[in-house]
Amino acid sequence: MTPKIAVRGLYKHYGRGARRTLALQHVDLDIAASEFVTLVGASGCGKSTLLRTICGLEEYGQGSIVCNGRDVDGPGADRAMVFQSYSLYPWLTVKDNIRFCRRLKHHAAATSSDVEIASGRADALIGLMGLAHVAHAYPAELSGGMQQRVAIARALMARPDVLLMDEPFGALDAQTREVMHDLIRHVHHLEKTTIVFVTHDVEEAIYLGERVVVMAPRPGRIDSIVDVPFGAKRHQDLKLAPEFSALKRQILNRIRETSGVKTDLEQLEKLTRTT
Ligand SMILES: Nc1ncnc2c1ncn2[C@@H]1O[C@H](COP(=O)(O)OP(=O)(O)OP(=O)(O)O)[C@@H](O)[C@H]1O
Repeated sequence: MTPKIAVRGLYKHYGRGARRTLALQHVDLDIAASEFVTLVGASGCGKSTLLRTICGLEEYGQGSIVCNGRDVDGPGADRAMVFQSYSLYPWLTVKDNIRFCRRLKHHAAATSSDVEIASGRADALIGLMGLAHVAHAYPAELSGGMQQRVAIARALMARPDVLLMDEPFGALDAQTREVMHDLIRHVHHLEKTTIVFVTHDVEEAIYLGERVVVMAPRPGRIDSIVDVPFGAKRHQDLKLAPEFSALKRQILNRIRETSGVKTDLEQLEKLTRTT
């Protein structure tokens, strides 16, 4: 089957001369339609660079990225990105952030039926994301978790084929993250969007992903790809299962082996202590 996203022999450099950094070295990755793939790895291994390059926000050197059968040579409506910072328009309500932000520049040309369809889709997403009670509130009136729900709803507004998420829950507290994990899995189940999700948190990567792509640093590359054997229906209790802990330890060990930097180890040890 043709993959939704095909990355082949991808190289990405930053800077020039002595400051030149090889951020991605020969990355090959196929992602199927409707798949949920997570990227983990030590700091600086190129997770965000790979995501941004698939989004079309970064130019690359050698290699190719094909999404929906078309070469990626810039951002496109088929790919939406969600960042850790919510970047909502503070002067628009929740509903208007979701309904208008994506295509503000086209508003003058929008017909009343376009506006009606957009409004219906926005209402559906507001319901799906549990935002009905704050639909007319402004971003500053919402918690971080709520703001990120708005950002995700906004990204889904134009029915992108691919949702690229760069540590979207990194700024949220542990409890809110758990709620968001179940929410994003539910959204994925209903919308069938292909999701590529970057995280530092191995537990998050396993709980969310159907496959976990483990990356290694200096130079950034894919070390291994792990199939997550826990099926589509997941519950928070899964995190307490011995099989879950074993998989987490296996991935953490792999990251530890490929990182070789003390600060990374300290961070990994912190994560390991929670198993
Ligand atoms: N704009 C940039 N200019 C120069 N170098 C960059 C730039 N962005 C990233 N890099 C370098 O590219 C490499 C990969 O960075 P990237 O941010 O993709 O890694 P990451 O795995 O997402 O890291 P982290 O987990 O710390 O966010 C690193 O060596 C980083 O210093």
